[in-house]
Amino acid sequence: MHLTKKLLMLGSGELGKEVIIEAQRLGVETIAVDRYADAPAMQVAHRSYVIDMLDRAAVREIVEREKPDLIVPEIEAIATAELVKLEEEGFRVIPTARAAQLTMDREGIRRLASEKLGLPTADYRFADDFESFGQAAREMGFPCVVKPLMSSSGKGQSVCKSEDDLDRCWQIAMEGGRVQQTRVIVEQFIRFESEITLLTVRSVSGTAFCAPIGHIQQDGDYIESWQPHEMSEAQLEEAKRIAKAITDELGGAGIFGVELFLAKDRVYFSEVSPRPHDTGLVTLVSQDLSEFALHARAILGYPIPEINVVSPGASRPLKATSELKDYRIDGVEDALAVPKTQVRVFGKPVTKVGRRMAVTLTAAATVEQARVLAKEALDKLSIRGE
Ligand SMILES: Nc1ncnc2c1ncn2[C@@H]1O[C@H](COP(=O)(O)OP(=O)(O)OP(=O)(O)O)[C@@H](O)[C@H]1O
Ligand SMILES: NCC(=O)N[C@@H]1O[C@H](COP(=O)([O-])[O-])[C@@H](O)[C@H]1O
Ligand SMILES: [Mg+2]
Repeated sequence: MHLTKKLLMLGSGELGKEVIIEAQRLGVETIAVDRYADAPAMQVAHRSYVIDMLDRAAVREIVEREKPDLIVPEIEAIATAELVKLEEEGFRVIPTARAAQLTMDREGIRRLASEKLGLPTADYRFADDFESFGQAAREMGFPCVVKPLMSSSGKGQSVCKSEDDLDRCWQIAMEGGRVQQTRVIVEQFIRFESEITLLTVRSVSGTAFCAPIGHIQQDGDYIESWQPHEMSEAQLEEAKRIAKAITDELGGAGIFGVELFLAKDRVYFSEVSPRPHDTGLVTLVSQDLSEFALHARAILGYPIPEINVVSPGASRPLKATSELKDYRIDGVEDALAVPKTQVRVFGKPVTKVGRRMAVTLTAAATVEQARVLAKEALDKLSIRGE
């Protein structure tokens, strides 16, 4: 069979793995790239490469060798300046090289959302050294949230509770960033009632929104998500307005995870991923087209006539609590004995503290039921060193 298009994915985690499966289902040749071998998406792609994705020359070399039709970023930490050049030379970057570049660093996307588009966000300051960090924190007031400019899944993030906490938070930020840099963002702490991801897809069929996904985060990383999240019509309209504004500005085709905080009288924009979102793993069981199927369709230029929630659903990630070079996941059989529930094991080669290794997915009659069953299944799973 002659495969129609060639897709090069930069980043090969659990989210990319599902996109590659969906692209292959549509007859696409797939190449997975990441900073380590045997990454989840590499296990299903046609070919793979291990490179330092922050190294411009390394990214260019792979692109020139493979000449893909689509370059699909799967994580933030990529040499996006090189993607900008490659795009200028005629390569297609998803959704656009500018979107990848702006969302890779918190300053780019925050200034765009707040200062250019006027979207409501938490108040914020940037700081380059410990002294200006202290100043910024005092201006934001305590508690405030500190994050490295380039990080994800909560790495390097902390809530700074008081003046005495400044040292600790600065250290966490310096150690947790993806790249060596000292600049941080200090945000006002928002006392939201709930938070959601509004998956927004831009395709030849226009812009479409998935039903809102509610989630709970711990230490900046998600520990539970569900769909649909109950919210007022007015809140949903405001959420869509914000999601439309930011995704229109970023442009291109594909799915975006727009993260929003819901307070009593206000919806705040937090950040946006120009790619599938971890909390959206629930759509593997709750929608007819998962966020991964939607991404694949959108970037390949195929229509998305409609998106349906087929059942309320919930997801629970299994996170490692220690570092293991060789490990196994026990309890899959017991987890699968829980009704209406599925398990996805990602197949990451090693564990690290806090690393997401698998997920339970439940589709049930109500969100409440789905959340209970997904938790029940998660409790059956455990990670054991070999
Ligand atoms: N200003 C804030 N006020 C209150 N809570 C916050 C604030 N900023 C972040 N949080 C909490 O921390 C979580 C993670 O923050 P954020 O999304 O910025 O981190 P991240 O590292 O980009 O995570 P991911 O890559 O998983 O999206 C949020 O979902 C929210 O629960
Ligand atoms: N919040 C972003 C997110 O969930 N990204 C997902 O996690 C992978 C990295 O996991 P790792 O750090 O365990 O290698 C990424 O490749 C992506 O699939
Ligand atoms: Mg986030």
